[in-house]
Amino acid sequence: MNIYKALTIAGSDSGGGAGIQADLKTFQELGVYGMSALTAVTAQNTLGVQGVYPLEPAAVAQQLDSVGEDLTPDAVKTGMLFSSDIIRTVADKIRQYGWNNLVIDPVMVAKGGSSLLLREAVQSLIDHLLPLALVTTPNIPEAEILADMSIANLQDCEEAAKRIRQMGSQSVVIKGGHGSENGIVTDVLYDGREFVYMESPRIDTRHTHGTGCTYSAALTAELAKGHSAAEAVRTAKAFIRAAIEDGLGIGSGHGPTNHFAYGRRLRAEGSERQ
Ligand SMILES: Nc1ncnc2c1ncn2[C@@H]1O[C@H](COP(=O)(O)OP(=O)(O)OP(=O)(O)O)[C@@H](O)[C@H]1O
Ligand SMILES: Cc1ncc(CO)c(N)n1
Repeated sequence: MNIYKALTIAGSDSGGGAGIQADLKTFQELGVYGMSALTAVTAQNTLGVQGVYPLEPAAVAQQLDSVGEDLTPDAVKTGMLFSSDIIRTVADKIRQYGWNNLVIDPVMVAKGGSSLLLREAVQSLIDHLLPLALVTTPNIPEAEILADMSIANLQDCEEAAKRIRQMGSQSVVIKGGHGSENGIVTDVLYDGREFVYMESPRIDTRHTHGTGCTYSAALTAELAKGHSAAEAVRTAKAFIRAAIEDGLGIGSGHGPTNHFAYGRRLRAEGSERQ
């Protein structure tokens, strides 16, 4: 049996809805063996971020060596990286191990407003990491910062995607969760040739903690299995849509999405057909 393996390089969310925990749950649900290198520990729940404790860059490097020297991931994603030093360390290791199937989720701010990336580290992300990416997955506020422009509509999304692609990422997906036109959430994929719009109805819920991490982890899992970026973004969109629609309703703030939902639906469809 061929086991596909994916590595997430990200922060820990003690509440389990975002970060490393969301990534590993999503990998598992999509049948991919998950590995992790922690960049930071956050004390976090559905009400917000109570503490952020970045790791030493040497600790991040050593985790990446432990994985890189033994386990050969089929795809890699990055999430919360916090500082320029960690970004440079991660970029060096990604180059050293030749991890080309790379998704960069340029995490900057948690939903409650806490910073997960120092302001001065944005330029390091652009200079060192984006040129290594197969797909970069900013949400709208992150795309505005990376592309240095404001985004009010889908034309602006296209322009921002072009600018981010020029920074070296082979494809860009601007996730539409922070914008909505006529009740539709649109993610925009640009691969340098065409724009692909992925639309879904806006789900009216406050339980959207970790949507971006979960989405980019699903994309990474599908890339690990050998699917193209265009195929992988479709499955990722279906995965996050199910996860938001079937929200768990736990915690008294912005609760997590339901990482079980997509797999449960597939299994239910399968047993109906039998
Ligand atoms: N309310 C919603 N209804 C439907 N789809 C949504 C909704 N919110 C987010 N999505 C989808 O979830 C995915 C992630 O988008 P989003 O813009 O929320 O990422 P994010 O801001 O990086 O998330 P986070 O910072 O919480 O991890 C996208 O595919 C987006 O279309
Ligand atoms: C650790 C971590 N990574 C990413 C996010 C963004 O959702 C978060 N809230 N926490």
